[in-house]
Amino acid sequence: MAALITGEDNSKVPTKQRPAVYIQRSRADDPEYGFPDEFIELCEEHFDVLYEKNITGNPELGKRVVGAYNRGPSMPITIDELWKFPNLKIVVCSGIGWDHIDVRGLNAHGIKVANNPGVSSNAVADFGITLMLASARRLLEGVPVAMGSKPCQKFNVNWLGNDVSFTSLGIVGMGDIGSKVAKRAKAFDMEIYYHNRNRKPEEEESSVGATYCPTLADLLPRCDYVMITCPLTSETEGMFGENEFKLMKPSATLVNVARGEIIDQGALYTALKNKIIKAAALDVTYPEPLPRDHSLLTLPNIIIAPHMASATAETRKRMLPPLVETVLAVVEGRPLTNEVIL
Ligand SMILES: O=C(O)C(=O)CO
Repeated sequence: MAALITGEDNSKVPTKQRPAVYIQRSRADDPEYGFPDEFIELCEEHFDVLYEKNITGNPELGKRVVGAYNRGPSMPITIDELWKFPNLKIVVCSGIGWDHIDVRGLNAHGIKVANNPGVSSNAVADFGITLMLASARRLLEGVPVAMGSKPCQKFNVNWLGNDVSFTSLGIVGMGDIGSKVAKRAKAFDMEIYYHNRNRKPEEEESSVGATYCPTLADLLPRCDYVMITCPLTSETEGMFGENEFKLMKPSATLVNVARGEIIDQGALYTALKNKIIKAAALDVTYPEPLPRDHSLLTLPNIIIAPHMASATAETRKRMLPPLVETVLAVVEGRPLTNEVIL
Protein backbone atom coordinates (compact mmCIF):
# COMPACT_ATOMS: atom_id res chain seq x y z
CA MET A 1 0.00 0.00 0.00
CA ALA A 2 1.28 3.48 -0.80
CA ALA A 3 2.07 5.80 2.02
CA LEU A 4 -0.68 8.23 2.88
CA ILE A 5 0.88 11.65 2.84
CA THR A 6 -0.37 13.68 5.77
CA GLY A 7 0.83 17.27 5.62
CA GLU A 8 3.45 17.54 8.29
CA ASP A 9 4.98 14.07 8.00
CA ASN A 10 7.19 14.16 4.94
CA SER A 11 9.13 11.08 6.05
CA LYS A 12 6.26 9.12 4.53
CA VAL A 13 6.95 10.33 0.98
CA PRO A 14 6.78 7.11 -1.06
CA THR A 15 9.76 6.07 -3.06
CA LYS A 16 7.82 4.01 -5.60
CA GLN A 17 7.36 6.03 -8.78
CA ARG A 18 3.76 5.73 -9.68
CA PRO A 19 1.13 8.28 -10.71
CA ALA A 20 -0.29 10.48 -8.00
CA VAL A 21 -3.64 12.20 -7.48
CA TYR A 22 -4.44 15.41 -5.69
CA ILE A 23 -7.48 15.40 -3.42
CA GLN A 24 -8.72 18.89 -2.77
CA ARG A 25 -9.74 18.16 0.77
CA SER A 26 -9.87 14.91 2.65
CA ARG A 27 -11.59 13.62 5.71
CA ALA A 28 -8.21 13.87 7.41
CA ASP A 29 -8.86 17.63 7.56
CA ASP A 30 -12.43 17.58 8.84
CA PRO A 31 -14.70 14.57 9.14
CA GLU A 32 -17.79 16.63 8.23
CA TYR A 33 -16.44 17.65 4.82
CA GLY A 34 -14.80 16.22 1.81
CA PHE A 35 -14.10 12.79 0.51
CA PRO A 36 -14.45 9.87 2.91
CA ASP A 37 -11.52 7.75 4.06
CA GLU A 38 -12.82 4.98 1.81
CA PHE A 39 -12.06 7.16 -1.23
CA ILE A 40 -8.48 7.70 -0.10
CA GLU A 41 -8.13 3.92 0.28
CA LEU A 42 -9.55 3.30 -3.21
CA CYS A 43 -7.17 5.87 -4.68
CA GLU A 44 -4.23 4.35 -2.85
CA GLU A 45 -4.75 1.07 -4.67
CA HIS A 46 -3.60 2.83 -7.86
CA PHE A 47 -2.03 6.15 -6.98
CA ASP A 48 -0.03 8.03 -4.41
CA VAL A 49 -2.19 10.63 -2.74
CA LEU A 50 -1.48 14.29 -2.17
CA TYR A 51 -3.65 16.70 -0.17
CA GLU A 52 -3.87 20.46 -0.48
CA LYS A 53 -2.10 21.12 2.78
CA ASN A 54 1.06 19.18 1.97
CA ILE A 55 1.69 20.39 -1.58
CA THR A 56 4.57 22.66 -0.64
CA GLY A 57 6.44 19.91 1.18
CA ASN A 58 6.28 17.47 -1.72
CA PRO A 59 7.51 18.94 -5.01
CA GLU A 60 8.57 15.51 -6.29
CA LEU A 61 5.15 14.08 -5.66
CA GLY A 62 3.53 17.16 -7.21
CA LYS A 63 5.30 16.34 -10.48
CA ARG A 64 3.66 12.92 -10.49
CA VAL A 65 0.12 14.24 -10.04
CA VAL A 66 -1.97 13.29 -13.09
CA GLY A 67 -5.46 13.76 -11.69
CA ALA A 68 -7.07 16.25 -9.30
CA TYR A 69 -10.36 15.56 -7.52
CA ASN A 70 -12.76 18.40 -6.91
CA ARG A 71 -15.16 18.05 -4.01
CA GLY A 72 -17.95 20.14 -5.56
CA PRO A 73 -19.32 23.61 -6.19
CA SER A 74 -18.73 24.72 -2.60
CA MET A 75 -14.98 24.38 -3.26
CA PRO A 76 -14.20 25.59 -6.79
CA ILE A 77 -10.79 24.39 -7.92
CA THR A 78 -8.73 27.09 -9.60
CA ILE A 79 -5.93 27.03 -12.12
CA ASP A 80 -3.78 28.86 -9.54
CA GLU A 81 -4.25 25.93 -7.21
CA LEU A 82 -3.01 23.50 -9.85
CA TRP A 83 0.17 25.11 -11.14
CA LYS A 84 2.33 22.92 -8.91
CA PHE A 85 1.30 19.88 -10.94
CA PRO A 86 3.11 20.27 -14.29
CA ASN A 87 1.93 16.83 -15.46
CA LEU A 88 -1.71 17.21 -14.49
CA LYS A 89 -3.96 15.67 -17.15
CA ILE A 90 -7.45 15.80 -15.69
CA VAL A 91 -9.65 17.49 -13.10
CA VAL A 92 -12.52 15.24 -11.98
CA CYS A 93 -15.67 16.70 -10.38
CA SER A 94 -17.17 14.47 -7.71
CA GLY A 95 -20.75 15.18 -8.84
CA ILE A 96 -22.71 15.95 -11.97
CA GLY A 97 -22.23 19.72 -12.03
CA TRP A 98 -19.06 21.21 -13.50
CA ASP A 99 -20.21 24.84 -13.74
CA HIS A 100 -17.82 25.88 -10.96
CA ILE A 101 -14.80 24.75 -12.99
CA ASP A 102 -13.05 26.86 -15.62
CA VAL A 103 -13.25 24.15 -18.27
CA ARG A 104 -11.99 26.36 -21.11
CA GLY A 105 -9.11 27.68 -19.01
CA LEU A 106 -8.01 24.17 -18.03
CA ASN A 107 -8.43 22.86 -21.58
CA ALA A 108 -6.20 25.69 -22.78
CA HIS A 109 -3.47 24.23 -20.52
CA GLY A 110 -4.10 20.76 -22.00
CA ILE A 111 -6.00 19.60 -18.91
CA LYS A 112 -9.28 17.72 -19.39
CA VAL A 113 -12.31 18.04 -17.12
CA ALA A 114 -14.67 15.17 -16.31
CA ASN A 115 -17.81 14.92 -14.21
CA ASN A 116 -19.52 12.02 -12.48
CA PRO A 117 -22.92 11.61 -14.13
CA GLY A 118 -25.59 9.03 -13.42
CA VAL A 119 -24.69 7.82 -9.95
CA SER A 120 -26.52 10.57 -8.06
CA SER A 121 -29.56 11.03 -10.33
CA ASN A 122 -31.89 8.90 -8.19
CA ALA A 123 -30.97 10.75 -5.01
CA VAL A 124 -31.41 14.18 -6.65
CA ALA A 125 -34.74 13.15 -8.21
CA ASP A 126 -35.93 11.83 -4.83
CA PHE A 127 -35.00 15.12 -3.21
CA GLY A 128 -36.79 17.18 -5.85
CA ILE A 129 -39.95 15.23 -5.08
CA THR A 130 -39.27 15.65 -1.35
CA LEU A 131 -39.10 19.44 -1.74
CA MET A 132 -42.25 19.50 -3.86
CA LEU A 133 -44.22 17.47 -1.30
CA ALA A 134 -42.80 19.34 1.69
CA SER A 135 -43.82 22.66 0.16
CA ALA A 136 -47.28 21.48 -0.95
CA ARG A 137 -48.06 19.96 2.47
CA ARG A 138 -46.54 22.80 4.56
CA LEU A 139 -44.25 20.32 6.31
CA LEU A 140 -41.76 22.92 7.49
CA GLU A 141 -44.49 25.07 9.01
CA GLY A 142 -46.13 22.18 10.85
CA VAL A 143 -43.15 20.25 12.16
CA PRO A 144 -41.66 23.00 14.40
CA VAL A 145 -45.08 23.47 16.04
CA ALA A 146 -45.46 19.75 16.74
CA MET A 147 -41.84 19.40 17.84
CA GLY A 148 -41.80 22.32 20.21
CA SER A 149 -39.58 24.94 18.55
CA LYS A 150 -42.59 27.16 17.68
CA PRO A 151 -45.50 28.14 19.98
CA CYS A 152 -48.12 25.43 20.18
CA GLN A 153 -51.29 27.60 20.00
CA LYS A 154 -51.53 26.77 16.31
CA PHE A 155 -51.50 23.02 16.89
CA ASN A 156 -55.11 22.44 15.90
CA VAL A 157 -55.42 24.78 12.93
CA ASN A 158 -56.39 23.03 9.72
CA TRP A 159 -52.92 22.95 8.14
CA LEU A 160 -54.46 23.02 4.71
CA GLY A 161 -51.89 22.34 2.04
CA ASN A 162 -52.41 21.48 -1.60
CA ASP A 163 -52.66 18.28 -3.59
CA VAL A 164 -49.76 16.99 -5.61
CA SER A 165 -51.58 13.96 -6.98
CA PHE A 166 -53.45 14.58 -10.25
CA THR A 167 -51.79 17.99 -10.73
CA SER A 168 -49.30 18.99 -13.43
CA LEU A 169 -45.50 19.12 -13.32
CA GLY A 170 -43.21 20.97 -15.72
CA ILE A 171 -39.67 19.60 -15.87
CA VAL A 172 -37.04 22.01 -17.15
CA GLY A 173 -34.13 19.84 -18.33
CA MET A 174 -35.03 16.29 -19.34
CA GLY A 175 -31.66 14.66 -18.70
CA ASP A 176 -31.13 11.69 -16.40
CA ILE A 177 -32.41 13.56 -13.32
CA GLY A 178 -35.40 15.06 -15.15
CA SER A 179 -36.33 11.64 -16.50
CA LYS A 180 -36.20 10.11 -13.01
CA VAL A 181 -38.30 12.96 -11.61
CA ALA A 182 -40.86 12.29 -14.37
CA LYS A 183 -41.13 8.58 -13.45
CA ARG A 184 -41.66 9.41 -9.79
CA ALA A 185 -44.20 12.13 -10.58
CA LYS A 186 -46.14 9.71 -12.79
CA ALA A 187 -46.69 7.56 -9.69
CA PHE A 188 -48.58 10.58 -8.30
CA ASP A 189 -50.71 10.62 -11.47
CA MET A 190 -49.23 13.97 -12.42
CA GLU A 191 -49.50 15.30 -15.96
CA ILE A 192 -45.90 15.77 -17.13
CA TYR A 193 -44.66 18.58 -19.38
CA TYR A 194 -41.01 19.08 -20.24
CA HIS A 195 -38.75 21.64 -21.82
CA ASN A 196 -35.34 20.57 -23.07
CA ARG A 197 -32.82 21.57 -25.73
CA ASN A 198 -33.58 18.36 -27.61
CA ARG A 199 -36.88 16.60 -27.84
CA LYS A 200 -36.92 13.22 -26.02
CA PRO A 201 -39.35 10.90 -27.87
CA GLU A 202 -38.69 8.12 -25.33
CA GLU A 203 -40.21 10.29 -22.55
CA GLU A 204 -43.23 11.02 -24.71
CA GLU A 205 -43.82 7.45 -25.85
CA SER A 206 -43.12 5.70 -22.51
CA SER A 207 -45.70 5.27 -19.74
CA VAL A 208 -44.63 8.71 -18.46
CA GLY A 209 -46.29 10.21 -21.54
CA ALA A 210 -44.56 13.58 -21.15
CA THR A 211 -45.64 16.45 -23.39
CA TYR A 212 -42.83 18.41 -25.05
CA CYS A 213 -42.91 22.20 -24.74
CA PRO A 214 -40.49 23.89 -27.17
CA THR A 215 -40.35 27.03 -25.01
CA LEU A 216 -40.77 27.94 -21.37
CA ALA A 217 -43.67 30.14 -22.47
CA ASP A 218 -45.47 26.94 -23.58
CA LEU A 219 -44.68 25.05 -20.40
CA LEU A 220 -45.09 27.52 -17.55
CA PRO A 221 -48.80 28.44 -17.84
CA ARG A 222 -49.79 24.76 -17.82
CA CYS A 223 -48.00 23.65 -14.64
CA ASP A 224 -48.93 23.53 -10.95
CA TYR A 225 -45.33 22.64 -10.09
CA VAL A 226 -42.20 23.49 -12.08
CA MET A 227 -38.95 21.68 -11.32
CA ILE A 228 -35.55 22.82 -12.60
CA THR A 229 -33.19 19.92 -13.35
CA CYS A 230 -31.01 21.38 -16.13
CA PRO A 231 -27.29 22.23 -15.94
CA LEU A 232 -26.12 25.78 -15.35
CA THR A 233 -24.70 27.11 -18.63
CA SER A 234 -24.53 30.49 -20.30
CA GLU A 235 -27.97 29.69 -21.81
CA THR A 236 -29.66 28.71 -18.54
CA GLU A 237 -28.14 31.35 -16.25
CA GLY A 238 -30.96 33.71 -15.19
CA MET A 239 -33.47 31.62 -17.19
CA PHE A 240 -36.16 32.27 -14.55
CA GLY A 241 -36.81 35.99 -14.15
CA GLU A 242 -39.71 38.42 -13.92
CA ASN A 243 -41.23 37.37 -17.26
CA GLU A 244 -41.15 33.66 -16.46
CA PHE A 245 -42.77 34.19 -13.05
CA LYS A 246 -45.54 36.17 -14.73
CA LEU A 247 -46.14 33.23 -17.09
CA MET A 248 -46.54 30.80 -14.19
CA LYS A 249 -49.89 30.16 -12.47
CA PRO A 250 -50.37 32.23 -9.29
CA SER A 251 -50.97 28.85 -7.58
CA ALA A 252 -47.68 27.37 -8.89
CA THR A 253 -44.62 26.25 -6.93
CA LEU A 254 -41.08 26.43 -8.30
CA VAL A 255 -38.62 23.72 -7.23
CA ASN A 256 -34.89 23.96 -7.99
CA VAL A 257 -32.46 21.05 -7.54
CA ALA A 258 -30.05 22.27 -10.24
CA ARG A 259 -28.07 25.47 -9.61
CA GLY A 260 -29.08 28.70 -7.89
CA GLU A 261 -27.91 30.95 -10.72
CA ILE A 262 -30.62 29.60 -13.05
CA ILE A 263 -33.08 31.75 -11.08
CA ASP A 264 -32.87 35.53 -10.78
CA GLN A 265 -33.22 35.63 -7.00
CA GLY A 266 -34.28 39.31 -6.91
CA ALA A 267 -37.13 38.54 -9.30
CA LEU A 268 -38.03 35.44 -7.28
CA TYR A 269 -38.28 37.52 -4.12
CA THR A 270 -40.64 39.97 -5.83
CA ALA A 271 -42.74 37.13 -7.31
CA LEU A 272 -43.11 35.37 -3.94
CA LYS A 273 -43.69 38.56 -1.96
CA ASN A 274 -46.38 39.78 -4.37
CA LYS A 275 -47.92 36.31 -4.78
CA ILE A 276 -47.21 36.24 -8.52
CA ILE A 277 -46.41 32.58 -7.76
CA LYS A 278 -47.42 30.63 -4.67
CA ALA A 279 -44.17 29.17 -3.34
CA ALA A 280 -40.60 28.07 -4.01
CA ALA A 281 -38.57 25.14 -2.71
CA LEU A 282 -34.84 25.38 -3.39
CA ASP A 283 -31.91 23.07 -2.76
CA VAL A 284 -29.57 25.59 -4.35
CA THR A 285 -29.02 29.36 -4.13
CA TYR A 286 -26.27 31.85 -4.80
CA PRO A 287 -24.29 32.23 -2.75
CA GLU A 288 -24.51 29.12 -0.64
CA PRO A 289 -25.40 29.66 2.11
CA LEU A 290 -27.38 32.87 1.67
CA PRO A 291 -26.28 35.70 3.98
CA ARG A 292 -28.46 35.61 7.11
CA ASP A 293 -30.03 38.96 6.19
CA HIS A 294 -30.95 37.90 2.64
CA SER A 295 -34.43 39.00 1.57
CA LEU A 296 -35.45 35.45 0.50
CA LEU A 297 -35.04 34.30 4.11
CA THR A 298 -37.75 36.70 5.26
CA LEU A 299 -40.50 35.04 3.20
CA PRO A 300 -43.01 32.56 4.61
CA ASN A 301 -43.60 30.84 1.25
CA ILE A 302 -40.12 29.47 0.58
CA ILE A 303 -38.16 26.41 1.68
CA ILE A 304 -34.37 26.44 1.28
CA ALA A 305 -32.22 23.33 1.78
CA PRO A 306 -28.41 23.36 2.04
CA HIS A 307 -27.57 21.81 -1.37
CA MET A 308 -28.12 18.31 -0.06
CA ALA A 309 -29.98 16.60 -2.92
CA SER A 310 -27.29 14.01 -3.64
CA ALA A 311 -26.41 13.47 0.01
CA THR A 312 -27.29 9.89 0.79
CA ALA A 313 -24.71 7.50 2.20
CA GLU A 314 -25.41 5.01 -0.60
CA THR A 315 -25.07 7.60 -3.36
CA ARG A 316 -21.88 9.08 -1.97
CA LYS A 317 -20.41 5.55 -1.79
CA ARG A 318 -21.44 4.79 -5.39
CA MET A 319 -19.79 8.00 -6.55
CA LEU A 320 -16.30 6.84 -5.54
CA PRO A 321 -15.27 4.02 -7.95
CA PRO A 322 -16.09 6.02 -11.13
CA LEU A 323 -13.85 8.83 -9.87
CA VAL A 324 -10.88 6.48 -9.57
CA GLU A 325 -11.75 4.82 -12.89
CA THR A 326 -11.73 8.18 -14.69
CA VAL A 327 -8.13 8.98 -13.75
CA LEU A 328 -7.09 5.37 -14.44
CA ALA A 329 -8.59 5.66 -17.95
CA VAL A 330 -6.50 8.75 -18.59
CA VAL A 331 -3.32 7.10 -17.28
CA GLU A 332 -3.95 4.01 -19.40
CA GLY A 333 -4.95 6.01 -22.48
CA ARG A 334 -8.49 4.66 -22.60
CA PRO A 335 -11.38 6.79 -23.95
CA LEU A 336 -13.38 8.82 -21.44
CA THR A 337 -17.17 8.62 -21.40
CA ASN A 338 -17.61 11.50 -18.97
CA GLU A 339 -15.33 14.23 -20.30
CA VAL A 340 -16.93 17.68 -20.23
CA ILE A 341 -16.75 18.89 -23.82
CA LEU A 342 -17.74 22.49 -24.51
O1 LIG B 1 -23.79 16.48 -8.41
C1 LIG B 1 -23.99 17.70 -8.33
O2 LIG B 1 -23.39 18.51 -9.06
C2 LIG B 1 -24.95 18.23 -7.36
O3 LIG B 1 -25.03 19.41 -7.16
C3 LIG B 1 -25.86 17.27 -6.67
O4 LIG B 1 -26.83 17.93 -5.88
